[in-house]
Amino acid sequence: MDKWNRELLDKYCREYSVGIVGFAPPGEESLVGAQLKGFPLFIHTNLRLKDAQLNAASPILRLTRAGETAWGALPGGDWTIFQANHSTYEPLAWAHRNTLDFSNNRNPLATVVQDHGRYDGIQRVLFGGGLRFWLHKLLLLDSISYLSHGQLSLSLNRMILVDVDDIFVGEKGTRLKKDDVLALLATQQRIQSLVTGFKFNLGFSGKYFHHGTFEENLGDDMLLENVDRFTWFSHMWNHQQPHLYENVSHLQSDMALNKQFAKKHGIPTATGYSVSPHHSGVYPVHEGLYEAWKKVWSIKVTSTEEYPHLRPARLRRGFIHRNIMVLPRQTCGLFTHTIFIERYPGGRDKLDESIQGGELFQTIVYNPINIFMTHMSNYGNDRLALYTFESVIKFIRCWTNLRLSSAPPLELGERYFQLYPEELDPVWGNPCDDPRHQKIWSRNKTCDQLPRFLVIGPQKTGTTALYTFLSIHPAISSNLPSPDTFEEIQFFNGKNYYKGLDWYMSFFPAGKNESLRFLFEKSATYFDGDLVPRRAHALLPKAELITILLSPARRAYSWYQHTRVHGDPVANNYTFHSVITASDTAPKPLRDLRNRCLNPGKYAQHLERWLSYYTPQQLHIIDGEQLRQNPVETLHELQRFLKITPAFNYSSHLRYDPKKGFFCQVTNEDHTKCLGKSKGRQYPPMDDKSYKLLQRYYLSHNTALVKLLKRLGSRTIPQWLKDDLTDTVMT
Ligand SMILES: Nc1ncnc2c1ncn2[C@@H]1O[C@H](COP(=O)(O)OS(=O)(=O)O)[C@@H](OP(=O)(O)O)[C@H]1O
Repeated sequence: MDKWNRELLDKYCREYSVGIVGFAPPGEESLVGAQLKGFPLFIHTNLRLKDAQLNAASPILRLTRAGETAWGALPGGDWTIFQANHSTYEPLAWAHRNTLDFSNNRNPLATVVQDHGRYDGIQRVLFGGGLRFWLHKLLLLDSISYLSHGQLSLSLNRMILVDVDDIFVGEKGTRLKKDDVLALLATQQRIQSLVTGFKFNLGFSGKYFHHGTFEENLGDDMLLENVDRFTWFSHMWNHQQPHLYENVSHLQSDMALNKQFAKKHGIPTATGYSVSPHHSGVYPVHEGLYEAWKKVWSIKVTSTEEYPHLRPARLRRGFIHRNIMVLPRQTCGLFTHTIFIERYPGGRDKLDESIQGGELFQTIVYNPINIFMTHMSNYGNDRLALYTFESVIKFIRCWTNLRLSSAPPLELGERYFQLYPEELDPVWGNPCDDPRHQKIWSRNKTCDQLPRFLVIGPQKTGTTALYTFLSIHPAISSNLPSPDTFEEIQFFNGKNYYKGLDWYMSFFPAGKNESLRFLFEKSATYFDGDLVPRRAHALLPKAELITILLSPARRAYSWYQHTRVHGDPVANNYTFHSVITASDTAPKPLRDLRNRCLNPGKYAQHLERWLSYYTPQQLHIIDGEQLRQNPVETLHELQRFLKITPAFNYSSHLRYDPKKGFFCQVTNEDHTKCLGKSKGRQYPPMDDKSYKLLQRYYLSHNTALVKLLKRLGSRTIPQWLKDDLTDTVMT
């Protein structure tokens, strides 16, 4: 960094008490005692280190506990260590030389140092080797918390639930015997002293009860003798995947059998939690599962690894659908077939690495609420799950100050969504984008029932005309009409989104005929909906977007007239001018109408939001005036954009109707079919005062639109836009 920038940065840090976290980059040249420019601090580079320890007296330690010695080599051979001759520096972590030369490896070497700011007034934490070493990842969290004066701090509370799936499901020879159940209880008791309220949560499919060997059946009995010492949740009676049931009543009967089994054996049935075999039907959603869960079991919470289906586990999210909370589920690295340590993928070292600072350890460090998935088979044989959980919990207690506890799933769900309210709403993705999702999605469903392009609005720009003209095209098919919103589905904005993907897909005809090549949907309300681009992109990332723009002032006025005709009392009681000039203290209905008149016309702002999800190549902008005056040419350009060949010639299908004053669909030589009287209405022209006010109001937005169009490579600027800008200069 040059001198001037450095001085500026230092001044900023001093003035606003901003700390710096620094990392020494590895270099090819090995330095011995080189001074860091401008600091009384010296570095040695390219060292191999081992046996890390922390400075228990450091004020930085918060989440991290000084623990003992982390024995063994630190990853990599290019560590930088720090030496100082100023009291501002205090080591935060040490290690030792990893050489065979004994004279050389006794002194602790500082791998992370704190600069208290006594030298130049700036507090720093300097790391000598990136974040490859797990302990240093924890120190980074604490450094950020310390240097931000506590403002960027993770809570220290962590909740853990361990689901033991398929407690009665398993081949003979892989199931629990009495000894295994005793070990389960004994480990549970030991974990309870470290994790408040901990109980293993057992998932059952009653059909397989007593399906083991004689000894294994005694194990099943012992589980039931201790029914109160565990918590329980229901699977399907026969462990069948719910998405395979097209008929909800079959699904319900299956669940009812499991409930009868539970009642017969004193297993609690009111926990409100269930898990679906193989995650089937939870996400992608099988509506029948949600319906049956609610009806038979009053389910309120479930968990899955599939939303989204990705690693690391700590990045998974939750959502709520039909009032059922879906929580992200974590994996601990043990799967149904991981039953012997010597067959653990990568061997015992790999499992220990995950426990001792690796993936499993970090899952708990970064996740306030952890629901782990394990299987019965992990508790028999080598009892790998018992080893894994007890070890990781002890390791957490040794190296962190995290407070561990457990609670029933319902409580976990409520806490989860208090912590992450932004996750309440689902974001539906396309099940066909992930082969794993396709496996747990009904075979009767197809991704062909999704649109290829969207006409996104805004309202009152001619979207119905475009929709109608496109529907004439032999290779283009629109959605089926909605009983509530007519030709529009309005899925991605508003409440319809919560009805789910099946509901959306039901609007698109299935089949493989020619007219389904280009399925599309138009909902004019999409254009300015805050959440719409994100949601649309999650489901239809490859879709093309069509928008129509015309003078925002004209659009606002058309909208006002539209609401008057629809009997909106506010529009009927206030003039257009009083609506658009309503202040922020005006009554809410008036402010709402003002916003709905004005906001969609901030075109550049809304387009930028779409462009933060879609590429410019996916966006086609239609000039609303051109659509009105020359729809044939407009549709020709649109077909070129959509790469529809052969292009359909609209000239013999659209004709100007002097009575309507618009282009209409040709029905025969003498007749045309025009849009209804709600499109192309007769109303008095806008008053001059409102017109001028709107031109000024939209000046900055229109200027931004010109810039955006140029950036997108538009060769021509629409005439209305040029006129709007000139009119503003003139007034
Ligand atoms: N061919 C044709 N026929 C009828 N109307 C046409 C046509 N082309 C464009 N327009 C203009 O479309 C305006 C209505 O826009 P929308 O269909 O987008 O309105 S809506 O948001 O769906 O309510 C409508 O607005 P108003 O004139 O204010 O009624 C028309 O100006």
